[in-house]
Amino acid sequence: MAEATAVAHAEGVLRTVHGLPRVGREVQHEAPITNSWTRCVNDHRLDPSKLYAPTVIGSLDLKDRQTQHEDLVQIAAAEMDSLYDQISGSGYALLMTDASGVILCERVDPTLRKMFRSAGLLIGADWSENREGTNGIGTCIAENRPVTVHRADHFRARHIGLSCTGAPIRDPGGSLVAVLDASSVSSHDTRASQMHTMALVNLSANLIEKCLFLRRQQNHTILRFHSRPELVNLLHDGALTLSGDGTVIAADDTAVRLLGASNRLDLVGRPLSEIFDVRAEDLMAGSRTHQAIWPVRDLRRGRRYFVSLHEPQRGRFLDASESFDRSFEHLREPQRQAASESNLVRPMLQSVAQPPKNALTLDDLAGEDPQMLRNVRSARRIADSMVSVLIQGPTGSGKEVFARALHLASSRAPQNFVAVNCAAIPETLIESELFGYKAGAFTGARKDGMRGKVLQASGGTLFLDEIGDMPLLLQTRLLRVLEEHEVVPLGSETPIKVDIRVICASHRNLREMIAKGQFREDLYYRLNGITLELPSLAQRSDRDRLIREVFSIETAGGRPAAMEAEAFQCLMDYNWPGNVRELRNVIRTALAICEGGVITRLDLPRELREAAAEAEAAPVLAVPGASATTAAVAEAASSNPLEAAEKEALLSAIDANRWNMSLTAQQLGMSRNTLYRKLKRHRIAVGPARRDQI
Ligand SMILES: Nc1ncnc2c1ncn2[C@@H]1O[C@H](COP(=O)(O)OP(=O)(O)OP(=O)(O)O)[C@@H](O)[C@H]1O
Repeated sequence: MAEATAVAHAEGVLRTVHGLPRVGREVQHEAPITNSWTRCVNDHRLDPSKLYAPTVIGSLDLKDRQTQHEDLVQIAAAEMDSLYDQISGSGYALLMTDASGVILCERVDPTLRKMFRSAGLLIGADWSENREGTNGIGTCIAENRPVTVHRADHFRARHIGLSCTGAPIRDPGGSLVAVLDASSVSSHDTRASQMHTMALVNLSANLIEKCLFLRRQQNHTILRFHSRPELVNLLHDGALTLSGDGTVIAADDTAVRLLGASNRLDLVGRPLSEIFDVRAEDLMAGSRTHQAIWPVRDLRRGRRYFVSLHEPQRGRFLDASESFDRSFEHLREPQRQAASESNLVRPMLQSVAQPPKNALTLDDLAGEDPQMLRNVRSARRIADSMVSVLIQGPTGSGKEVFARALHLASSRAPQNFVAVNCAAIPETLIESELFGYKAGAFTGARKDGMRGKVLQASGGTLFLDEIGDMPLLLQTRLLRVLEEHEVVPLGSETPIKVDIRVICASHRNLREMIAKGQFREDLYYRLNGITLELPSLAQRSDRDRLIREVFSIETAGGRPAAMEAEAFQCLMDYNWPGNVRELRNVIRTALAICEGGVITRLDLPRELREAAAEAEAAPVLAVPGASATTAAVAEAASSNPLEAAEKEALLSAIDANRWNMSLTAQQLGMSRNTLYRKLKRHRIAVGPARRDQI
């Protein structure tokens, strides 16, 4: 670096710290940076122009620190590898430090290692703010939050070629224990372009933090929750640790955020029954019989969540005499979870949604509900046009499934169906995910650039789920793409022609959002050429049929299974806040825990059992191969003879038609609804025994 540049930088730093006016084209730095400069001068007594050598701790001290953080280093390894894979080739190194800023482990391109070493970024180096001045690691620790320190933001003139982004990793008590940092020694991007790096580093730090929480709390009962049942037990759920009497003893950051608490102390020390409308002992008793996901409400805001309870894993603890290899075994569970869940998260950000093998068609979805029949008719009419479609409906009601079926019904079916969940991608990543970027567009970018979802969907269909969560600025960009049929990737000036059919979905009221200035009116009109309203599961008049269909899907290819009438009634009576998604989860869990392939009422979550508590309980099993007639005629004998005769007629017709309810209804000259009413009155099981019997 030229000496003149170093001197000018140091003078600029000192002028800012002492409140003197800026000179020439000197840049105004943001508050976290100038606050840090002030600390460096006033508290740490550092001189920005002085050329200190990097401070590297001794090897024994380093070994001690690495041993002290052994679990953290092992847990972080999988996530660091995964993040490094994404950013490799972009000139970045990944570093993890302890809470005092000493680098414990790294992922560096071997060809760049020398450059990083000479910049002082090596294992054992101390990057605390009081040693190295303002930097991505030390300032992240001092501010206790994620920071980017880009080039001339650094305090020392020696570091102004660096660009560093650090994010804190906290222990279950909320104390900062480590910093994950991505640093480049030769970044020529703008500071704004570091937002992408920040989003990636933050995401990885959060994943490591969750694994650390689960690992360090595994000898306690852990409650995991999320508003979407399919996200419970994944790394993005909230976690609370409970003592034996149901008091919260630890909470992770996600739990604090999801529950709208001000901080961890807002939750810690409170009985669970003050947070959710459920008592810990009821959950504990339930989870002992089977592992399930329970619907609850939080008491403060009345929001719906799904929770699962995990008992302490005492048996998995090791004593000190066991070897290192065994102790690695001991960490395997969170590690495996980290790896598999990273893989769950990342494809959501990266991959084109491939058509699933047994994707449902519009015919499959039509069912017998008048609203669904109308939706399917409209969808068929516009399948091959360019009319944009807005699908509204409550969460889990099948919006994405419907969008995919619409794509399959169109001439675009052989091309890609690309799904983007705008609510699941950090705001800062949506832009690059959608519009792509040119090679080297910004730091952390893949070296060969990225095509972006819009381009991936060209020729096919782009499904934008939760469109209401798209930031206003990007709504403007999306509108431009739709109007001009071309996209300009980040970092590029050349527009690329695209041919996309857009289907959007939202469970939010977009009209209300427009009124509040949260959604662009012009985009709304561009997107809702036609609006299809999907009914909630509770509203569907063909709920019984849908339940059987989901049951068939879940048992397809597996061993024969059946469901008691009483259990089926519970499914019919419940109000299904999570809609078809919740139904699938309940049936899947019940199939996994039921005995002998028959789902009973006891295999269902408490809330469902309660919904049907008043229904009479006299199960008749629909066991494959067993004759329905023999199963229930004896029972009918004690009742009124006319009733008994009707029941017998029904049962023999069902047997004759091999449990095909449509054929049975046809043969008896009644509608399916009447048939089901009669079956219910006679307490005859209607659960499908085998796929071919429905
Ligand atoms: N008609 C159906 N038959 C069988 N399974 C279905 C049906 N509709 C939806 N599902 C299943 O329910 C789950 C939720 O569906 P989907 O993701 O389409 O809902 P969504 O309304 O888009 O949800 P969200 O609002 O949360 O994005 C998926 O597992 C899907 O396979």
